Parts: sequence; structure tokens; C-alpha cells
Amino acid sequence: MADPWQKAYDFAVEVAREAGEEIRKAGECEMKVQTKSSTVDLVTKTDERVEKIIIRALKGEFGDGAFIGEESVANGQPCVLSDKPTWIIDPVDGTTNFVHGFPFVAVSIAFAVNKELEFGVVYSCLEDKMYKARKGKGAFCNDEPIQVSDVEEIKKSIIISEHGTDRRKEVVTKIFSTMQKILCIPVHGLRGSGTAATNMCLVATGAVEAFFEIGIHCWDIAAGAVIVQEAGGVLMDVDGGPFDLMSRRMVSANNKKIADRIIKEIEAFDVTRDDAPVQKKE
Ligand SMILES: O=P(O)(O)OC(CO)CO
Ligand SMILES: [Mg+2]
Repeated sequence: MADPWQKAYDFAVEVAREAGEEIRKAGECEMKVQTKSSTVDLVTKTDERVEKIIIRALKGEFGDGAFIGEESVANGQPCVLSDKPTWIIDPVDGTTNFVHGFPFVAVSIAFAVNKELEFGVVYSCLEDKMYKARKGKGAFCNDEPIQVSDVEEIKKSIIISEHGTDRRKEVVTKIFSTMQKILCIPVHGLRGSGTAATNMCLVATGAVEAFFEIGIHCWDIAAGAVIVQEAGGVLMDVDGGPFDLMSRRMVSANNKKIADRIIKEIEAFDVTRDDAPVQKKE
């Protein structure tokens, strides 16, 4: 078959749009907020409900397949990327923004086969921006082609960095030390939208030169990874090695020169891989 995944790609765009509509409506109602790994790792009924809507729609169209969804994993489902066609879903990327009414929230749906990402869809639903990309076929925002910035000089760049949800003092110290060093290169500015998926789309459109983070999960960045690459950008590990979707470490940039310069300043800290075996409780 010449183009086996086109139908899945088109369907993912429609599902992301419907999910975004649900999120917009839910944002207008009062919401009950719960916490996951820590008091700053938030989840709402909307996250869980929208993930179920997405998975139900995909199963309805394509049958039972492999799914890695943020809320399914939180409820004990495995988080292992196999060779099987696999949907990787973040129903609400930017849950903290959503809870606070900070206006950047995205639905992120990616699809991988043989552990390789085939396409990604990020719907920034409060801005009504539909980002999408398919391997080898370019990246788009609302159907217009997008491209990374051509800036090569770090001193002319804007860099996105987030703070994450790990509030251990040694981790926060490393995050701020890294940010300080990058700011003082100097760069034009540091930014952060509060959603990794949207941050990657900002790299892809050329609004910023790079976004890096340690501690994100595969569902935050899988769709954005395809979008950045198809917009002409690069993905790397924070130590300069190859990007590994399950490692929870990522630098995305408009080009390798900018990525390498940022990597020089990154103070890494340990995170548990997404696909690490779950420890059995004694
Ligand atoms: O809001 P979420 O889905 O928890 O994701 C955060 C990072 O983990 C923002 O990208
Ligand atoms: Mg997320």
C-alpha cells in the first residue's frame, strides 16, 4: 500500500479537533482538581474524560491497537513502545494552564510504527491552531506550511525552557542555573507556554529557536517531535546524543548549531525513563 497511514492521520486531526472542543467547553465550567505524582502535578476529570473520548474514537475506527495515553498510564497501563502501530496521546497538555485559565492548552496525538513516529497532531485548542505533520510530508498550522527560524546565532535567539513539576531543591537549582547561563549568553529572551506540545510547535513555526526540557513524558512531545522535524528542525538528547522518545530528556531546535550551544549549558539531573519497569511493591 502506497500510503498506509493517511486515513489514520486525517482521522487523528478530526479527533483532536473534537477533543479540543470538549476542553474548551469544560474550561467554562467549574472543575475539580486532583493531584498525581505531587501536589503540583495536576489532573482534572476533563483529562480523563477526553482521553477516553479519543481512545474510544480511535478504537471505533481502527479497532483495538496499542495505546500510550497519559491518564491510562497514570491508572496503571503499561508505557512501553513496541514495534506495533501505537497511538501516543496527551488529552490535555498544559493541565496547570487549563486549571488556571492560562490560555495555552493542547491536545497531542502521535502515531508510531516500528518505534518510529509516523505523524503528529497538536491542537492548541484555545487559540484554535491545528498543527500537524506526517513523516516526509511537511508540517502545517491550520493547513499553512510552517518552517523553523533560520537564526544561527544564539545571541539572536529566543529559547523556551519550563520548570517542570519536580520541586526538589537540587533539581530546581539545576533548572534555574541552566536558565541563568542561557539567559546570560546572552539570548534575546527566555519563554515558556506551559505546554510542551505547544512549545514544540513554537519551534516549528520559527517563533522561538529552541525548546528543551528534562522530565517531560513521551505523550507531551511525541506529536511535537514530528512537527519540529518536518518543519526543518532537529531533536537531540540533552547530552548531545540522539533523541530518545522514552528518555524524558529533549532538546528541539531550529538547527544543530543552536541545539549544540544550548546543550553546553544544560545541567542534567536524573529522571526515570517512561519505559522503566514498574517497581513491584514489597
Ligand atoms: O499538562 P501535562 O500534560 O501534565 O504536561 C506538562 C508537562 O508534563 C506540560 O507539557
Ligand atoms: Mg502533557
